[in-house]
Amino acid sequence: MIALGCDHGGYELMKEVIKYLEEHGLEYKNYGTYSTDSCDYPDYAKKVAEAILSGECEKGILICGTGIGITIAANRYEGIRAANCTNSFMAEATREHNDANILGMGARVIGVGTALKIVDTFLNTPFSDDERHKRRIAKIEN
Ligand SMILES: O=C[C@H](O)[C@H](O)[C@H](O)COP(=O)(O)O
Repeated sequence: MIALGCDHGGYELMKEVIKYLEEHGLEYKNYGTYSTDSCDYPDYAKKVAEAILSGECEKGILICGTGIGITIAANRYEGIRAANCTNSFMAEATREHNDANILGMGARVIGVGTALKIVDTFLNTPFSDDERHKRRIAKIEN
């Protein structure tokens, strides 16, 4: 189950992400926002972070204008590793090395095609499980 959250800046791109998830038969829970009316990205970062930490969802996708604010906000929650990605290499590396559980993207930074490639990579790349990465993540968590 994938938790989705965005602010007004990310709303249009999130609609494309939802289309992608539905076309690929992937389950999601959409925590909003549900329009382009101005809102505050920390509210949606909180909902998605809590959905993951409660075990309700396994991964999350957060979108705002830059991907920065909503990722900063999500990373304030212990156990969340949110990564703002602008290309597929970053998405692959953050899954393999950081075991990121939230993908952040900026709708004012990347186009739809790039965003969907990033989503695809993020969702399909496993954590490498290598000892060095586990050790580093443990240091973050501690
Ligand atoms: O990091 C913050 C995000 O990019 C927000 O989407 C952005 O700050 C919203 O800006 P505005 O309220 O001017 O649309």
